Amino acid sequence: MAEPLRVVVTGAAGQIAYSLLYMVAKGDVFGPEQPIILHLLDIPVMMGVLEGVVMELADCALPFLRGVVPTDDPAVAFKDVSAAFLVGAMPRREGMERKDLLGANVKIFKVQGEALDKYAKKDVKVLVVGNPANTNALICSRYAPSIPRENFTAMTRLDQNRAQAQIAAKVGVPIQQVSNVIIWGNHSSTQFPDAAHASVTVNGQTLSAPEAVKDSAWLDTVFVPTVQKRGAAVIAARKMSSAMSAAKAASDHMRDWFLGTAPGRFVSMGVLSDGSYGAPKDVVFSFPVTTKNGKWEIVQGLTISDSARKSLDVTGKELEEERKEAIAVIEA
Ligand SMILES: NC(=O)C1=CN([C@@H]2O[C@H](COP(=O)(O)OP(=O)(O)OC[C@H]3O[C@@H](n4cnc5c(N)ncnc54)[C@H](O)[C@@H]3O)[C@@H](O)[C@H]2O)C=CC1
Ligand SMILES: O=C(O)CCC(=O)C(=O)O
Repeated sequence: MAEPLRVVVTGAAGQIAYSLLYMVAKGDVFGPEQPIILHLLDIPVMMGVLEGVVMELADCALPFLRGVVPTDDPAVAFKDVSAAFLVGAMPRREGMERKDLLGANVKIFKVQGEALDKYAKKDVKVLVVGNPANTNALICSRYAPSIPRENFTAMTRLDQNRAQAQIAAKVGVPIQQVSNVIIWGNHSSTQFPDAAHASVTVNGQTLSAPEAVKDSAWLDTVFVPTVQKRGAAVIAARKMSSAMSAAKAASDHMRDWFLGTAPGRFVSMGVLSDGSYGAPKDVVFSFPVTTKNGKWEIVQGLTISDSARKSLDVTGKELEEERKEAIAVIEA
């Protein structure tokens, strides 16, 4: 029997965590037979609500959930964890852009970077969900110098899942028949959802997504903006931001990182940029990656059209601006 894995979820009393904790505890992420000890961090005023979440986790009667540690103390929350879902942060409301959250949220990620550095395992894998996720991940990595910077990632998997779902619906195939859609850049409305390298299996035959969709105008004028603005559309409809789908995406991201991507498949993750595809260096930029033995690698050699180039530049520039603003907030 494997040793229990300690996993922290921050923002544990919030709406994403409410779905995510169940997915993690029942084995969707680290494998169905991996024992888990969940560390649940939230702020002091939420401890009563968190107590209710702890009761519900017990009442789920999950065989591989071996312990639950609710706390408002980062020293306890991050102690010896191997995986960290950093969800706890303020969500945006209608009319805001995600980068409007920088002032409120970036300091949380400085503090949590410092706590990870002090208390977590040195090979901890960190997924930042709290917005603006890419820049929060960058800041978090900067304050955890004893942990490799490639262990800090940001979530663009929700955008990837949205993109896959749009193409599957358009072609009329089940979602698993669509693969290798890419999200480039920032988890913001400047992101570039790219179907050019994606494949769709239709009646047993694998086609490129543009061939399967047979409607390039739809790809440019409906698909791209729908995915870019999906978070805002959910807020407008629900009056609250995406939660169930965000939790599923966080599970998908961490599962693929820990357990590896299937042969021939890649996924999108916000990772520290090395300048691949002309992206700016030292920002957390979403790239297509494959994962193996707990490490990600950027997929190289994909052709980038002139119009895709422009889109990559726009989202890269936004990330450079966010980095500047985040540093100013922290140093103020
Ligand atoms: N990257 C992505 O694709 C997505 C990101 N998000 C972002 O995830 C974040 C969380 O969203 P929700 O769960 O809906 O929000 P929520 O408001 O329901 O929950 C957030 C929780 O975080 C807690 N919190 C605040 N500061 C904290 C701190 N310093 N330490 C620990 N916990 C803290 C709050 O008390 C609250 O319980 C938001 O920033 C949202 O914009 C949401 C959906 C998708
Ligand atoms: O759009 C938002 O700010 C809410 C959550 C989110 O990031 C998303 O749904 O993509």
